[in-house]
Amino acid sequence: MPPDDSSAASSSTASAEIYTKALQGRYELGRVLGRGGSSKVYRARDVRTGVHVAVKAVRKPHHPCSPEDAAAARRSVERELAALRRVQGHPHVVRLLDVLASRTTVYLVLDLARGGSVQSALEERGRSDEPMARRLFGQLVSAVAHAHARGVFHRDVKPENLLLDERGDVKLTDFGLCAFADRQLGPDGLTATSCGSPAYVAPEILLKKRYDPGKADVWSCGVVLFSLTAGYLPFNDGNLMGMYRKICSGRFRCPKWFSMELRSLIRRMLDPEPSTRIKVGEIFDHPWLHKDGMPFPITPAASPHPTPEVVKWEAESELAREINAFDILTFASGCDLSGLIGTLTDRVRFVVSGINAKSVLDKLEELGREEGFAVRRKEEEGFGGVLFEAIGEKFVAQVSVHPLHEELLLVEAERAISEKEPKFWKKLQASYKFSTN
Ligand SMILES: Nc1ncnc2c1ncn2[C@@H]1O[C@H](COP(=O)(O)OP(=O)(O)OP(=O)(O)O)[C@@H](O)[C@H]1O
Repeated sequence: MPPDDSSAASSSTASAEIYTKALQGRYELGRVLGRGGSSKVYRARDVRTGVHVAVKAVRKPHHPCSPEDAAAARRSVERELAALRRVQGHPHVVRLLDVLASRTTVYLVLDLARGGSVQSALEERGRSDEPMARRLFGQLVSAVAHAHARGVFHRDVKPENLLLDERGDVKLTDFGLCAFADRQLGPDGLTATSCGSPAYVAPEILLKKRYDPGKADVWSCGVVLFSLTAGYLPFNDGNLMGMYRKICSGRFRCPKWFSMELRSLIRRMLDPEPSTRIKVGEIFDHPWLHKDGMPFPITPAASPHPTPEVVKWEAESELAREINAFDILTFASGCDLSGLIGTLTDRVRFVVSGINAKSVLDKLEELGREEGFAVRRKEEEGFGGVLFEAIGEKFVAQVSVHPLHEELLLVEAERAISEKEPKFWKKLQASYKFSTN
């Protein structure tokens, strides 16, 4: 999937890495690091700071596609973003640095994990010894417990989603299948959505029962621990049904080199009965995790010292990050007007200060009515949007207002179907003296 942004292009090299296209003038994209179902992950470099990052390009579904598919794709990327935002701040969760969007693609800018994934390490170097597995597993469980504490259940814990940084520390990634405690769960705290990768999926999910997603994550972590230390999966079979049967009965054999403590922990995690399965918080107390005298819960790894430029840029970009993430997705990309996105012909974006959102929306409404447009207003606390339609003519536009900070608003106007330049367009520009981009 080539990056689709053509607003700026450049070419440069650094440490034998070739960077070609620049994404919105901000990130130079290099080679492809990996691929997912609907995404491609590029190595990239931040043009302003020179910092190397990973850019996950998630393509919106091609048109035409069913409204259900489009909605599912949108939900998935929105869910991943919402989850990443909630779980930020843990040393073993991948950091979300920025979000950009174009009409066809959403770009998540993430910390670059230079050590590849635990899966590739397993394939290249084979199983880990217990001390090494203890370190990786402790970091994983610490990240999962942190996510649970923030109301996020990963639901796709597997070695491919455990990345390694340059020091070999784990970074949990790919929250595209996660569940939120306050959204997907019923009043009983259970969910019914089946997801995850077959070999790592808990039996209650396969049996299509309502399940506790926290307990299902514990099961998947147990499969990861087994695979790390055995070098193969606990439940495997030539055919999928055979594997499902083994998972549901919880039938597996530990290799002879497993210590007693490791066997005990794995049996507690791979307990097919969720009610007796060990809870994530109890794992930290298990003797296996204390064998090398390792302190638990894991204290945050010493953070690499960022350069002063990075610190400055991070402070400056705090605001920009706020603008970029959901606002671009839910406003600029027109979630409310998704059917029109393919025909956008014009877009303007400007920032106004010293005025509240309601006044801007009132002004917009007035201008639209003066020109005879059907005006629909959507107002929410502190922000909102106005949709303009010319009755009987081909013209649709929307203007969204979104707060960036106190008394600082982002106003974005999109013209979707247009045969003429509306007067209100010019008046709007004159009112706020904004420039197009
Ligand atoms: N931050 C990162 N640093 C380095 N490599 C990464 C990073 N994120 C992802 N990758 C690489 O890209 C691959 C795919 O990424 P990811 O798992 O996020 O995609 P996916 O979520 O599986 O895609 P989809 O949700 O569309 O199925 C990973 O297995 C890994 O090899």
